[in-house]
Amino acid sequence: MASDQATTPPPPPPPEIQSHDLPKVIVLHPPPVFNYFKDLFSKKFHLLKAWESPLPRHEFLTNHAHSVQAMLCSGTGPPISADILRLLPSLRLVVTTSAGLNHIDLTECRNRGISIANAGEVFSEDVADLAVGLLIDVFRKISASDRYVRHGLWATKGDYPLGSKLGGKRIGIVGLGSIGFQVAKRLEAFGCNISYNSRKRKDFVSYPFYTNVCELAANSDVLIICCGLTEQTRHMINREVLLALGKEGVIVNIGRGAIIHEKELVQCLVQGEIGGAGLDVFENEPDVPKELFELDNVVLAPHMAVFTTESFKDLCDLMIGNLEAFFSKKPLLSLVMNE
Ligand SMILES: O=CC(=O)O
Repeated sequence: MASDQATTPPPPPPPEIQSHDLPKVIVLHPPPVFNYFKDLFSKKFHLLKAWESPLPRHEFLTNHAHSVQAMLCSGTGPPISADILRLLPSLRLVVTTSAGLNHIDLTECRNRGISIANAGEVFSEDVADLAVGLLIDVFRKISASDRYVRHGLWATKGDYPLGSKLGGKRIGIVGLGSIGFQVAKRLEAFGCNISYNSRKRKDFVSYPFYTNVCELAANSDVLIICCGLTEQTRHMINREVLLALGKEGVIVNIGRGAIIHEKELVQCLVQGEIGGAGLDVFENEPDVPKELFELDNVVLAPHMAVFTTESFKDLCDLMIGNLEAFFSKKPLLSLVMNE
């Protein structure tokens, strides 16, 4: 027995999978999800990381022009412009870790037959939670009163000024997609009255529908911006809409900064023409207009509505699932556009 064991050679170790044997995915800029789960991606895909290459971006792209079929991007990296897409003639799929698509040249993708997969509804509940959180913060002055306590003003100046009640407020939701619907559900539970504006009336809700955003504002105490940024929605919330919302009106934006005309919003807030704002997104992130720092009726967040551990893990599974489906010629899990 003993001698048999000595002469039987051990089984060969399983062949190491080299990263260059894995399907290639080009990434121009690290998406936020890489800060937590990059290894999960690099175990499955050969990531071509433009930001780690000493080559200028166009040269890096040109070097991989004919071998790369899939790209991973996010809303925080460089725009996926027609110029970038043209440097990658073999590209067939763009997967974005965002729900929004405003950083991708959709026309070029459509013309080239490049499919797009996004974060789908992975983040909707978290984004809706933050929208409600920002609104409660503006009404009940949570952040401002936190500063009051920390600066020792409670002891010297006494009770904090009154806030506003959330229940009973008329909420105008701009964009009743999956995020807008989650916001509506939450605020209904707080006893608010919901109305909305959207590209189309939604049959699955009985909330009053306004085709005109200005009319919605005029009939609301609060506007919550939940739509995507497109050429139609850029600067849709301008001075006219804000004045219709009125002196006590509050605006919350968890969509994209440029849906609001930011200069006009700042002016209305500084001049007391609207009542307050809760903002997670800005026109030129990470720049935030300095005038807002002085205002206690404004609550600011650094575009973090989607930042929860739970959603990032779900996002990671969805992104990997989309890439695996693509490479094994199966239907994408969160396809947003094809042809
Ligand atoms: O802003 C975040 C997203 O679009 O997912």
